[in-house]
Amino acid sequence: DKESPLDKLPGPPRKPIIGASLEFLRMDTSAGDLFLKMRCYAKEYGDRYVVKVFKRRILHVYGVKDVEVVLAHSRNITKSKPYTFLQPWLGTGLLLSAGSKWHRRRKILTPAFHFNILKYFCEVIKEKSRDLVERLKKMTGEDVELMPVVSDFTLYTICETAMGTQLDSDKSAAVVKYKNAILQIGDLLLSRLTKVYLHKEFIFRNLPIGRQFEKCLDVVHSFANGVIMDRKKNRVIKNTEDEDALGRKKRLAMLDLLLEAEAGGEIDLEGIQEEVNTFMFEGHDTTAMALTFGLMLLADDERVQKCIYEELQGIFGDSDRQPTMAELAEMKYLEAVIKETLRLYPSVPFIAREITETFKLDDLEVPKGSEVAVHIYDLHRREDLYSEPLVFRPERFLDGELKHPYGFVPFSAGPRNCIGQRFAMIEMKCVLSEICRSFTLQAREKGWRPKLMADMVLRPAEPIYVKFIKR
Ligand code: HEM
Repeated sequence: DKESPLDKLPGPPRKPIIGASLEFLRMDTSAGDLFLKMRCYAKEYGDRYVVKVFKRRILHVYGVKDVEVVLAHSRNITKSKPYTFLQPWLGTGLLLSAGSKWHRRRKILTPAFHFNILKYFCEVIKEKSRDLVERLKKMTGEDVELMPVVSDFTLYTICETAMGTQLDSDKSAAVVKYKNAILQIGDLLLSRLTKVYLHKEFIFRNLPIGRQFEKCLDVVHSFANGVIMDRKKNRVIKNTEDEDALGRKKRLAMLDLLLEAEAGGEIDLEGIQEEVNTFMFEGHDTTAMALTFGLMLLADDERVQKCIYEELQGIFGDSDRQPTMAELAEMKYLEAVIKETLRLYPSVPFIAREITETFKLDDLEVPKGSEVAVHIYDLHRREDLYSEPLVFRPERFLDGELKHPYGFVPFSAGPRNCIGQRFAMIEMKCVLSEICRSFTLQAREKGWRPKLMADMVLRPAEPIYVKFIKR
């Protein structure tokens, strides 16, 4: 094991050969212990620290300048090793791929999120938002557990927009199974991450945990395959300008772009499966968590709810019509609320890269072969970037408090930023505006905040309940 410039940095004690691997071995990952430990490390060791696990050196950063250098780097865009644990599920789809494959796929998929397409998607999102409001009306006054209800909304939305597939009510059991399998995959991933002996594929596969993982894969893959087959069967539209029998313009779903690329020989069925699995997961779980935390914060803050309501009254008056894209863009206060939610609870709390080309952070050389983890969660709570960083105050995004462009990166930044960023903002604005026009929200317990955990995304480690009271 050759010495590395990173060895000079602080971090949990490194034992000979095994490094710090014992620190993680007995963790209760389901209770968020790993998440808490990372917060303690940041406090104890400062802006840059290294966790060594056998020969792997993982540099952890959350200083704004370091974050900028890492995320803006145009060639260090390979994801770090633990992401490979997700490959049996997501293949090397857009999230996990690297090199020329990533470039090719990004090029095929970028048009799927063009403004004109988003305009068509917006119609579906509005429909789904209304459905959610109707569902919540039936539960008025009850303590509603947010996560299952909200993630239904985001999953149906991604399927009916990007995938162009309707999830009929007879599929509701399959939807629940799919969502539970993803949660279980998250748990298994965390267990595997903290137990270094499970990193080896052949050991993992042959233990009960690996067999459980296999079962989850069957569930998520068969759900995604159903979506692909359904679209293949029903696809008739060739471009966005086509009209249906009623003269309404038709939408070109992302899945259609992929199927066209298949016909043109640019991608094969396996490639399509990778992308459908990737987008179904990234496109629903991230927004579900942001909305869950957002509704929790709103329920706890009458003042902010009032400001949103006033903004919406200014746009719609007493009319109950749904927003146009232009009106969504007018909702500046609501946008600040969403940003403030993503600051405090970034759905993707950290991202990690494998360094394929040696680079420098100031004077510190970060050698090829090491890994870098960027902690968006800790960056967003820095006192030198945000005043009273733990306080929920959307106005900070209106009064120009943040000076550094890399101080707020919930969608990452640079070449590997989130391809669904604009989609997500439209979806969140649309549904939150519908909810705030229809209900006032009440927290179960004033000032309460859940424990947190992070697998692929940041989640509450305990259920969050909110009351929806009809206006
Ligand atoms: C609140 C919502 C969302 C947040 C906070 C979010 C955040 C992120 C972040 C931080 C990354 C970088 C991940 C990394 O480097 O490891 C990312 C990538 C990605 N996101 Fe999102 N995302 C959101 C919604 C969406 C939606 C709605 C979609 C799809 C419709 C989507 C699709 C993707 C894909 C495919 C990638 C990989 C892009 C690439 O590597 O080229 N995301 N997202």
